[in-house]
Amino acid sequence: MSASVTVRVPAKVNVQLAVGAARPDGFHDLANVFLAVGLYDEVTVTPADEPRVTCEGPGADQVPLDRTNLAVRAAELLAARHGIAPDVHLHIAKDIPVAGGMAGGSADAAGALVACDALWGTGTSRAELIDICAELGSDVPFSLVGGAALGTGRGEKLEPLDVGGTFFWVFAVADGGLSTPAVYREFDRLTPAAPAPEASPALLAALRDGDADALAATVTNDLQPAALSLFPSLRDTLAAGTAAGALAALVSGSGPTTAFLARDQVSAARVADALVASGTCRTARVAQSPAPGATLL
Ligand SMILES: C[C@](O)(CO)[C@H](O)COP(=O)(O)OP(=O)(O)OC[C@H]1O[C@@H](n2ccc(N)nc2=O)[C@H](O)[C@@H]1O
Ligand SMILES: Nc1ncnc2c1ncn2[C@@H]1O[C@H](COP(=O)(O)OP(=O)(O)OP(=O)(O)O)[C@@H](O)[C@H]1O
Repeated sequence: MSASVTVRVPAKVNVQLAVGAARPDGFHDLANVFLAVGLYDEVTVTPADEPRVTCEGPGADQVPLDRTNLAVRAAELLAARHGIAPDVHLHIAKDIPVAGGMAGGSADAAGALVACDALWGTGTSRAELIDICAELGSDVPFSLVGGAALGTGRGEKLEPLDVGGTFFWVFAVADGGLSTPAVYREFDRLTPAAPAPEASPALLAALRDGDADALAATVTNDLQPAALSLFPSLRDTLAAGTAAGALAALVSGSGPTTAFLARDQVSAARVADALVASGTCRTARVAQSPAPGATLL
């Protein structure tokens, strides 16, 4: 057994998030077009006498260090499947904004699964790993596979998508977080009769063509009105990024991180500087997509 294993896992942005009505189980059917972006958490696992988790990086103080941590739950589920004890020290080096709608906790769960499977030599099949991911959360399967994918069901049923070029993004990190269930509840309040969600053919074509202008014209997030209702100052952030020349401005997933599509790297740097100077966000990060899924380092 090697001394430790590290896995790098990307954040995501939802370039289309079409949300249907609440289902009897409380979840919502989605047409969720995920794109992995090059902001990463790293999960390192080391054999230990008992399960333990530590976390460093921006927002680390908001990450639970008990059994509610999604990475710990991932290690426990994998260990239970193989009838072994989950005795590892999990260390999370966070770079994905916490509670920002960029699937940071989901990334850590996918990373912990891949890292523990390698450390323990349990040889879990990819299909079984994806099943475990879906048990942990709707976004977790995509954190494992990365790239771009259409998520249906509650977002866990994935179909890989082709991406024909590099997209340049700026992410404005807000002061504070938003709870994903609260945003879905607000969506229900604002949208009494949501139609069945469908992926947009024009958006899928824009991704396939690597065409930033076409993508900018087709991005949508049905959770955006709910996120803005709960966090009204995000309107100022969106306006600041648009004024600085972003091709598109939208709330990332359930927010409160906002995402700005830029024409190229130079334009992305300019939008990021303008966002910070506007005082409408805590910080701004530049990243490219697509990015690979969970990767052993
Ligand atoms: C907003 C997104 O990040 C977009 O990718 C996801 O839909 C949320 O995915 P997630 O954080 O992995 O969500 P889960 O951990 O599966 O669920 C958390 C809560 O979000 C709500 N939820 C989530 C996914 C979904 N399709 N419908 C929902 O209503 C439910 O209230 C659920 O209890
Ligand atoms: N490993 C983890 N990293 C971050 N948060 C975690 C983790 N495990 C559990 N959590 C809890 O999950 C909450 C949501 O954090 P997370 O960073 O995953 O949000 P998010 O990016 O909005 O998620 P999503 O985009 O999947 O809805 C946090 O407030 C925290 O209490």
